[in-house]
Amino acid sequence: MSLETGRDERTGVVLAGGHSTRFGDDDKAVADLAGTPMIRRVVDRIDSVVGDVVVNCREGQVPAIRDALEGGPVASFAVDPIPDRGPMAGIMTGLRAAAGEYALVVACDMPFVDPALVDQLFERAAGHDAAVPRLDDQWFQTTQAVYRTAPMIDACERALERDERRVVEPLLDLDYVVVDEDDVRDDASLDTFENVNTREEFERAAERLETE
Ligand SMILES: Nc1nc2c(ncn2[C@@H]2O[C@H](COP(=O)(O)OP(=O)(O)OP(=O)(O)O)[C@@H](O)[C@H]2O)c(=O)[nH]1
Ligand SMILES: [Mg+2]
Repeated sequence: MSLETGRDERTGVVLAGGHSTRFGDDDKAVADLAGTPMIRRVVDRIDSVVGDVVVNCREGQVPAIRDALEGGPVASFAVDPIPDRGPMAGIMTGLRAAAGEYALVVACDMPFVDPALVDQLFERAAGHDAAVPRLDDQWFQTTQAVYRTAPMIDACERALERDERRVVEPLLDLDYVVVDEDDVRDDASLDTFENVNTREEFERAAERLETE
């Protein structure tokens, strides 16, 4: 790991405050994915490249997520003061609890998140407000990106005041660096961005993990 920003200045914020409606009755964050709760896989994968981990969720999710993480890397909780305001409000809540000057934001449903890419994102963000992957010169991967904590919190507040919910809104207010597909591929396969929404996607991910 290059230490342009030291590990202590790097937080990992894992977003888990959604309702998993496409998944069904259970919370996908804690669903057993090939023997390990999905959120535990995400935390395990990022733990080596961050100094602390914050899980953002709703109050009622805390006990089950705590159980899912037991015995693994230490994580603190940042509970949404107002639930169901979307991922961007969750990012704001999580960043407010972050110790680092910079934070990786990653969704709990990205079990293939690649720590080598995360490392690159932190390096690329240094001296800027964010580093965000963009595939096909089109889609910003805002839920697998690094943000400078303080300016992103402010930008989220401003966006919410404007009634904007999309994560790209605060991003565009910042001095951000784009990490394009070629740069991503230097470190990771595009599986890193795969997110699991339905039971079918979950089963497919489980099959791959079981044969690894
Ligand atoms: N804090 C917070 N996080 C959210 C909210 N909605 C979604 N998220 C998180 O944002 C990430 C991406 O969201 P989705 O893939 O849509 O997950 P989801 O909303 O739980 O699932 P669906 O109900 O099927 O859309 C996931 O990690 C969710 O936990 C929200 O209202 N508040
Ligand atoms: Mg959703």
